[in-house]
Amino acid sequence: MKLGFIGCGNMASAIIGGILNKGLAQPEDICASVKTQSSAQKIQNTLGISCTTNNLEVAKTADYLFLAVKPQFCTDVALQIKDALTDKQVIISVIAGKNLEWLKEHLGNDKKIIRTMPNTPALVGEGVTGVCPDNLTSDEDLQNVLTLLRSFGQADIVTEPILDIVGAVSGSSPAFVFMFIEALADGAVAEGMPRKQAYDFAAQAVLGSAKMVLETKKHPGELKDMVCSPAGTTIEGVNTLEKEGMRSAVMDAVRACIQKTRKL
Ligand SMILES: NC(=O)C1=CN([C@@H]2O[C@H](COP(=O)(O)OP(=O)(O)OC[C@H]3O[C@@H](n4cnc5c(N)ncnc54)[C@H](O)[C@@H]3O)[C@@H](O)[C@H]2O)C=CC1
Ligand SMILES: O=C(O)[C@@H]1CCC=N1
Repeated sequence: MKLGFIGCGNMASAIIGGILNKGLAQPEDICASVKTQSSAQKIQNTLGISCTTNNLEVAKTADYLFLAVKPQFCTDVALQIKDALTDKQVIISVIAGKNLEWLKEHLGNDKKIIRTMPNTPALVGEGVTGVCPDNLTSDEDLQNVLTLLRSFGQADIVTEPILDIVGAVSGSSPAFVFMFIEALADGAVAEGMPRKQAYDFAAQAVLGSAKMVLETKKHPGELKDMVCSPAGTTIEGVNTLEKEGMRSAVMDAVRACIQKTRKL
């Protein structure tokens, strides 16, 4: 099984790193193409896969072809590779905002295309990917792609309108979470904690809290209440976050991402 990646930046590198870490494919089974020779060289050195600037070469050889360029470069890339694609290959797009209709129009109506929305925690095997197959993708193709995607985290099938929401709630949200961890640590540093230690404590608290949501299945509000001792310290912080509009800011951020996706 040959895997190809057109575009190998932050997202594709995280996916490839996740797949290699799990041993689901060997470096010699993966090839990628990027814009410049210098980044091709860098990717070869860091991931150990073959990397070129020739999109056509990758498009021709891959059984499973990931499209992982920025949305603004999709049209050019589609024009380059369209005629080299076959109806045997499975094309997996991770590109935000380009729907199946757009992909079919630019790559061919006879092509098997699966739209996905992964996230960068794939790099450490904790990704989550929304998956939306077209009607030409067979069950076997879909299961193979799900196996690949599940090698670096969770993957679930969603409808196409929900996929745009996945892009925000799990695709973009790691950026918000990193900002939150940075801010937690900044607060700790302001009060005298060494910075590295502050990142470790803040990140572990976020990891543990996420695990509690997933494993206890309790409502996040109930878990929050378990931390807030009556007349204690935490409720003072909760009061500050409510006054500063944290929840509303986070909701607005998620909705802003979705609005932008719908414009791409
Ligand atoms: N970064 C993230 O967390 C996520 C990104 N995505 C999607 O992944 C796609 C890529 O995003 P990133 O990896 O963040 O971007 P990036 O800027 O890190 O990587 C883009 C890659 O495309 C290559 N490229 C540019 N023009 C090219 C061309 N004409 N031919 C071949 N390669 C070309 C660049 O060399 C680079 O390797 C986007 O469409 C984005 O919507 C989806 C989910 C999460
Ligand atoms: O910022 C972006 O456009 C991509 C899509 C989801 C996460 N990153």
